[in-house]
Amino acid sequence: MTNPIYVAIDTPELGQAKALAAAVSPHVGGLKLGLEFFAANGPAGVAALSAAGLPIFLDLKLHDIPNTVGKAVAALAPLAPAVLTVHAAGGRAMLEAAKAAASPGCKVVAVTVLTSLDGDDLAAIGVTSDPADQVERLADLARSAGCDGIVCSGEEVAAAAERWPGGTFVVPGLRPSGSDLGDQKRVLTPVDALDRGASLLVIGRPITAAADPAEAARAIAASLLSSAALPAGA
Ligand SMILES: O=c1ccn([C@@H]2O[C@H](COP(=O)(O)O)[C@@H](O)[C@H]2O)c(=O)[nH]1
Repeated sequence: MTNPIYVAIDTPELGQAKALAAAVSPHVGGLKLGLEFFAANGPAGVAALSAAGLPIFLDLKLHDIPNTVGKAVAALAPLAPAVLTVHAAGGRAMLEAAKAAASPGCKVVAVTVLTSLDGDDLAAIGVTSDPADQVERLADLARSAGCDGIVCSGEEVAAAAERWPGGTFVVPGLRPSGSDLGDQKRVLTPVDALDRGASLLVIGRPITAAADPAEAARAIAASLLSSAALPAGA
């Protein structure tokens, strides 16, 4: 298996994004490009970052009517993302449309409950389930709609992995012990998330906001070596 760390390159500055990617690339398995980067740089920016030679995770969290999402996924196909996100709350038909439009080599993963939300936040938008139950419900929907996996927090990943053998479990909201949580509410350390069944670890600020991003990425990658879940060769 390859290194499970996908570093979140969250900046609108193309030059800064390229420099970060070059600095951390020996210590990560892929680059995650999200809304901030895509809004500023578009498909050409993604193509420029692809030149680093690492798999690209396009985290656009698509959420619209099925026709629109299907066509958006098709339009993104030339960028050859390894992973693409949609919102599970978009519903079954939207998830099916996304999967149908994706290239065979692209994993479509459905965001369940954002890691920046807790139970009170869910209640405020009318969701009376706690995050664990809501993740389970949306994971079952994503699976039955043909998605390849889900995005959830480290708090839910063990239960999700047990219910969905062979699924891809993307876990953001990761913080090495003692690091600043920022806007994240459901957090875990990278090694604990891996131990609990995460397939891909999304890590942004603990790497990109560090004084030495390459050293931060190296240290996190080294911390994973204690995990029994890290297959040989990672
Ligand atoms: O539930 C989610 C889904 C996606 N994200 C994204 O992951 C990174 C996390 O960045 P940090 O700096 O490590 O907090 C960011 O790009 C989010 O858009 C998430 O955090 N939670």
